[in-house]
Amino acid sequence: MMKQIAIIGLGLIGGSLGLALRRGGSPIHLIGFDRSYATVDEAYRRGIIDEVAPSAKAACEKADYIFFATPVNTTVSILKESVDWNFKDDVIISDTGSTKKPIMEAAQAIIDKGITFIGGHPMAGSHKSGVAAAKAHLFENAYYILTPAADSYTEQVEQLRTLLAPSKGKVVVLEAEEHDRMTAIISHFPHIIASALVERLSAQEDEQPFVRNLAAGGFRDLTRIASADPTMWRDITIQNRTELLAQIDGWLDEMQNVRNMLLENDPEQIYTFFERAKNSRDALPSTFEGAVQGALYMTFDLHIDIPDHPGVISEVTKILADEQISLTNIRIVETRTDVYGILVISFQNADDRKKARVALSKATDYSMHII
Ligand SMILES: NC(=O)c1ccc[n+]([C@@H]2O[C@H](COP(=O)([O-])OP(=O)(O)OC[C@H]3O[C@@H](n4cnc5c(N)ncnc54)[C@H](O)[C@@H]3O)[C@@H](O)[C@H]2O)c1
Ligand SMILES: O=C(O)C(=O)C[C@]1(C(=O)O)C=C[C@@H](O)C=C1
Repeated sequence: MMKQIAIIGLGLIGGSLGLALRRGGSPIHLIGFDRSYATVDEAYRRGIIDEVAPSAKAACEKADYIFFATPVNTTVSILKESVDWNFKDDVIISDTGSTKKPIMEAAQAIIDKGITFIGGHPMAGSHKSGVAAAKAHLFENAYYILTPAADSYTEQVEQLRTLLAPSKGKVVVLEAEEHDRMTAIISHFPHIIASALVERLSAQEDEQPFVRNLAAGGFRDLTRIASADPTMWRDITIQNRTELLAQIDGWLDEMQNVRNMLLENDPEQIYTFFERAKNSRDALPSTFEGAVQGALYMTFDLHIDIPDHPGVISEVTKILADEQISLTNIRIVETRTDVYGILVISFQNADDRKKARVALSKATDYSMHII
């Protein structure tokens, strides 16, 4: 029988999940619901969903698998509300939320009724939101975290893993609390820092009206994520507040140390500070030429600063084709749209990436980075 899959919330993540699940061989029937009619309409027109449901309840009661891809506070509300819904007996319910502990707590009422709930979080995304930004390959090579409510869910975890296989995400199982602690470190707290850096810029603009125009690669790279949806980040911040407060305390200590370092003005100490940070950043798994796995992503990407002129992409791909180097993906990222386009090319392995770098540096003067 064809699997019936409901996705509630058809934005960046819900839409991408629908597209990714469609890449599997076996036929599926996707039922979608979103509170925005324009979103549902676009999801249907793009072939992300096969059927538009009149409500979340209607979609969920028909489904064998359910994914909630709404902002995390909304997911908590829907989960609480769903305790009276008539789910199929063997339904597997999951979500895509960036926090896990509050979601698992909210799911307890349906779990107590014998319904399977396995928390989920694909560790891939963007500062863009909405269905228009949805992509089939968004989760490729990214970790896809599952937080099952009980150890006894082994079989259901395997079913969900099989269903998610076409997304090409790397499924890992974690405890919800562990998840929230780690994502505070590598995602939620950095997001607050990025937003605070932009705030600091705005706060000083009265005195330095030209400063915005000078924001170049460094500031843009560091603050790209501050352009993300405020509703999503409000909810994450509220739900992971305790971990974030601990991160802020650690950060204040770190800044105090930096302040003392500046007061002491010892060149060796200042050098050591930057050296240690560089070594630690360079040692993130994805920065190794031979790495098979990144800190969060498994990638063999090469970032190339290309000038903005017609034909530049075909020039690059021709150089690679002449050297018989295959690429698996090619895309432009918009972190520095007004300065350079950045072309990101993915390769099957580190060796191909190395050959590409050598070939491109012989034929062009474009600067290249492995991030
Ligand atoms: N954006 C990312 O980088 C990212 C990455 C991984 C996980 N997530 C998580 O995935 C979830 C979705 O994020 P997104 O980036 O797709 O957000 P999004 O804003 O692109 O999509 C959310 C969708 O939910 C819909 N929605 C809101 N309230 C609803 C309701 N009551 N009923 C039905 N639909 C409703 C919105 O209309 C919107 O289409 C969030 O929980 C987020 O924490 C986001
Ligand atoms: O790449 C980005 O723009 C993201 O912010 C994605 C990102 C992150 O890496 O922090 C953001 C939140 C999600 O829960 C998972 C991924």
